[in-house]
Amino acid sequence: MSALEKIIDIEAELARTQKNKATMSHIMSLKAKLAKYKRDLLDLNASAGGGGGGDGFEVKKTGDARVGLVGFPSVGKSTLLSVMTDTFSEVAAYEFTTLTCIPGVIRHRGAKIQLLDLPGIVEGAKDGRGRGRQVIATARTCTMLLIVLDAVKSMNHKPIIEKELEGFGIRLNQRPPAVTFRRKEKGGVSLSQTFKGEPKYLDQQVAKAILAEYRITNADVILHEDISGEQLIDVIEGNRVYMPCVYVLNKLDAISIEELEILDQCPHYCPISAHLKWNLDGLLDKIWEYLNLVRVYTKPKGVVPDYEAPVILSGYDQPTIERFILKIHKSLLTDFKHALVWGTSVKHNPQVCGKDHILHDEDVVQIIKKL
Ligand SMILES: Nc1nc2c(ncn2[C@@H]2O[C@H](COP(=O)(O)OP(=O)(O)OP(=O)(O)O)[C@@H](O)[C@H]2O)c(=O)[nH]1
Ligand SMILES: [K+]
Ligand SMILES: [Mg+2]
Repeated sequence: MSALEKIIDIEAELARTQKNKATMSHIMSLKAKLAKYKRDLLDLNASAGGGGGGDGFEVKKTGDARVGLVGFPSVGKSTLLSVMTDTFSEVAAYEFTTLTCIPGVIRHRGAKIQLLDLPGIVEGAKDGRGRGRQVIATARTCTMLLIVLDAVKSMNHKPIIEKELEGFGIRLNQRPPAVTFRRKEKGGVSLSQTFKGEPKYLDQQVAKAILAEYRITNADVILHEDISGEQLIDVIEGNRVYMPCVYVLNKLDAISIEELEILDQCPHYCPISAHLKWNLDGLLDKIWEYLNLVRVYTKPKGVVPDYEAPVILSGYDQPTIERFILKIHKSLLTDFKHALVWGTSVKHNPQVCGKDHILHDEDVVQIIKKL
């Protein structure tokens, strides 16, 4: 049986297995098997593709963040790139107009955001249909995704796109699970936790069943939050990428107010009309919010800070003074004595801070060097 056939088999078994406490170990070992076969399938296709390593399109990453436009054909991705950046990407009524990756730039609040127009994807994209694999491999390199949906067909397309991205190890609007996973020589599987209350999803038996699929019989699993079995599988598999995502509901002009009200319930979504340029500012605000960028203004001694050219850090991975310094010049770190910080991250203005201090958006920083 091929990996694909095994995947179909397991998915069928999962569909007919009742979900309850007694079957949870079995379900999770099936899910771990599924994850392994999917990994095989992806590696296989990568080598068969000739490009090697499941590579995406070769477009250089520039700017402070990379945002990818992903969606079915003809939902309006290229129209959106053309109205949000100075770059033109061909627009047409037929499907698969865009055949490659086209980068544009959005300048917003001192940040440079790279926006990528991509070819459309369809169901089965990650398994090699069309340019789907290349599109999804490029999506993996993004800081954030905009899943573009045609307002008229959005509800059918949304789960399909999500499944394609999921299957390629992309996790949308989720943070990496807070869990310590350590293999060891002996002592069996031990599951412990650092939070109060009963874990809702994982117990010793389920964790053991998952690890057994990976032939791991000795390991410490320490939960710092209540994670699911699927999340534990993600931790063991590694290579997952976690990114924020906004669902852009395009062609708002083509639906009724009543239809919009229903769609308005969906989380992480932003309705627009790219063609009529409706709510593009709303979308930009949403992108800004989800990117969670931290602007830090540099203040040389005795002069006002340069508010035009902030150093941009990601709010998702500890925007410390050390990260700020590394963005300016690595060598500054050896000469670093302390920093003076003005802004909402400190009580006193200015405050003397060490290199582990976490900065807030729009803080002002002056580096004091050792003599
Ligand atoms: N009514 C309406 N039509 C739109 C809107 N945005 C785009 N379109 C139309 O939708 C069609 C497809 O637009 P494209 O921008 O080429 O779509 P795409 O997603 O880039 O398509 P592919 O590159 O083929 O995947 C074109 O005829 C556009 O004029 C919109 O906001 N409203
Ligand atoms: K098109
Ligand atoms: Mg296009």
